[in-house]
Amino acid sequence: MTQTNAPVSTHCHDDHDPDSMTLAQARQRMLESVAPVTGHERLAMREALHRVLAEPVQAPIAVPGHDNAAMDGYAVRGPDLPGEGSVRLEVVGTAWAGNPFSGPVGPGECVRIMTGAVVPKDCDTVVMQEKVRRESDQIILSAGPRTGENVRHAGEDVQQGQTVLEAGAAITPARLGLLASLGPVEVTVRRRPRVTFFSTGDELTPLGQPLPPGGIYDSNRHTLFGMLTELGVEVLDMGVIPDTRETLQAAFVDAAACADMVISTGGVSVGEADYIRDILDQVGRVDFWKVAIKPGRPLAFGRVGDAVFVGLPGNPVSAVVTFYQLVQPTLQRMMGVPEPALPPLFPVVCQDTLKKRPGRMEFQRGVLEQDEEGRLQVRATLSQSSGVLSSMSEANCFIVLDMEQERVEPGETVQVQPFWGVMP
Ligand SMILES: Nc1nc2c(c(=O)[nH]1)N[C@H]1C(S)=C(S)[C@@H](COP(=O)(O)OP(=O)(O)OC[C@H]3O[C@@H](n4cnc5c(N)ncnc54)[C@H](O)[C@@H]3O)O[C@H]1N2
Ligand code: MOO
Repeated sequence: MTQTNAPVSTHCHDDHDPDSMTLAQARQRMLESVAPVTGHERLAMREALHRVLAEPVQAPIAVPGHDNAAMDGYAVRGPDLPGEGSVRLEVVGTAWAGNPFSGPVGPGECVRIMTGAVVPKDCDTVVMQEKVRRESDQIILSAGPRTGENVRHAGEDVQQGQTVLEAGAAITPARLGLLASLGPVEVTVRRRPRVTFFSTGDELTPLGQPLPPGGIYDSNRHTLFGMLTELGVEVLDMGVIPDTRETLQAAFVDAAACADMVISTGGVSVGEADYIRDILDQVGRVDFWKVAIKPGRPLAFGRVGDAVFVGLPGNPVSAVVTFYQLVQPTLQRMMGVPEPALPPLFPVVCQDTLKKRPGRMEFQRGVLEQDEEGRLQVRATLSQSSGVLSSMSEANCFIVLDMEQERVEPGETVQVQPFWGVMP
């Protein structure tokens, strides 16, 4: 190799950029700039899945409403349980789930009971049927069972009057069930933020049309549609906007008039950022447009009209990474979640050599899998290019590398964000 005396450009070796914000700073700025959207609606219970409660929910009833049996067996009185040896008890009735036994149960008596049935008022214990011997209308009970066992107490799950869920709670399937266990037909949820989005770029060809020379199909709008829909916001897709000042400016104004957030993809890298910035100076403003992450450094954030504006980078993987790391928590706050959770990070052993330049936090695409002993390990997808969407589709986690990190050797521990902890 020929040696030259030319100065070594640090630009090739590191990615430091004094104009870039760190991911944490950008996230904080974005969260601070938005408020929950105003407006709420009453929805039938199931319609509320993935929505956010607009007000706290108090329990009008206790759950369960009565002490009830946790096992099929016999409801008995504690004092009748034998300390040693065995006793013989008279079966005086049956308690079914939904059909209680309402009579008295005296000393030396018991009631056949099914799981979920109300425990008769004179009894305090349920003995599993496997632990007794039944002889006609009597049971023979040996020492062992303890007073109070196998009884689920009234209010054990939810107490009457208790705040079951706070305003801002996102309704997961379990929360939907929890709300249903209280009996209301409707719940009050916050209006969904309305997000308008469009793509920019003259190379973008709508699906179904033949590709012209140099054309590509517009994938970002579809990825974006999927991510927004999964998050549970209302989407308005404005299509591909031709790359002229007039059309873009009109698109921004139009989008902002009917949306809480406007998302564009493409056209935010160095040369063109000024262009979008120019347009936004007329109709809004850009607060920042560079974040020290890879992929996804060019990300514009600001306002257009009354709407929040996010300009996602055009590279398909960059758009996905910036969406999950920055746009999703911002939208969650607009949806009414007070403190959107940071995606969890887990330490996992890496199988590969990873390389990066210092200066940007990096989100490499990884595949988490178990080795023969069942231990979790991660490998990087073959391509880490921000244009290779198939690597994103193959991956099931992000491998998160620190700003200044440069290398990871096989066997070293890295931090990963599994997608099942990142996506709602
Ligand atoms: N001189 C510099 N050039 C670039 C820089 C830089 O710092 N200096 N940053 C690079 C990085 S990093 C990224 S990311 C991209 C972001 O660019 P833009 O947001 O301006 O996006 P475009 O230039 O419009 O497109 C980039 C790439 O992505 C493809 N693309 C765009 N939109 C879509 C879409 N809807 N569906 C599918 N693919 C799309 C587009 O064809 C380009 O290949 O800038 C780098 N450049
Ligand atoms: O970050 Mo660009 O987002 O490196 O491809």
